[in-house]
Amino acid sequence: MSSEHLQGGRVRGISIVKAVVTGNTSTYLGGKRETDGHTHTWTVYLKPFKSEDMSVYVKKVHFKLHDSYSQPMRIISKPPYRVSESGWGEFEIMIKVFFQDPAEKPVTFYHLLKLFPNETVTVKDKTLISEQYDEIIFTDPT
Ligand SMILES: O=C(Nc1ccc(C(=O)N2CC(c3nccs3)C2)s1)[C@@H]1CCCN1
Repeated sequence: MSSEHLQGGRVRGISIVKAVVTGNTSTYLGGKRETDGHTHTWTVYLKPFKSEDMSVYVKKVHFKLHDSYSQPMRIISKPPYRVSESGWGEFEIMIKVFFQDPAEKPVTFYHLLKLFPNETVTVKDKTLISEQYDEIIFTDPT
């Protein structure tokens, strides 16, 4: 069946689904750090569900941390799309994905930073892992 070409060079009836994972790891420092009272180091990330070079379709990723962090808007323009920090608590991190194709609007995910074990996280070799499966769907792509 032939596909229909739309305004702006888009192709109707075609969808491209990119499976991704948003998540964080965290490691307990063993107590409160003397200098700043931080208790954990952590890394928040966006990664492909299956190994691929996301930069083929991702231009950059914005990670918006809590405003108490210096320069809370962290911009990562090449893989791996991750931000490593330290702290003492859990808060929501906005993850905004910008695409190479200027016709594609950015997509925003929200990740609740997890530092403390609960029934939704995995712990491996003293490292907590909290991940969420997501999909980026390109409808009628160019
Ligand atoms: O914890 C929470 N919010 C947090 C916001 C920021 C946190 C953190 O860890 N920070 C390290 C510290 C820094 N100050 C300067 C540079 S870094 C700021 S924790 C909420 C409150 C109740 C439940 N969750």
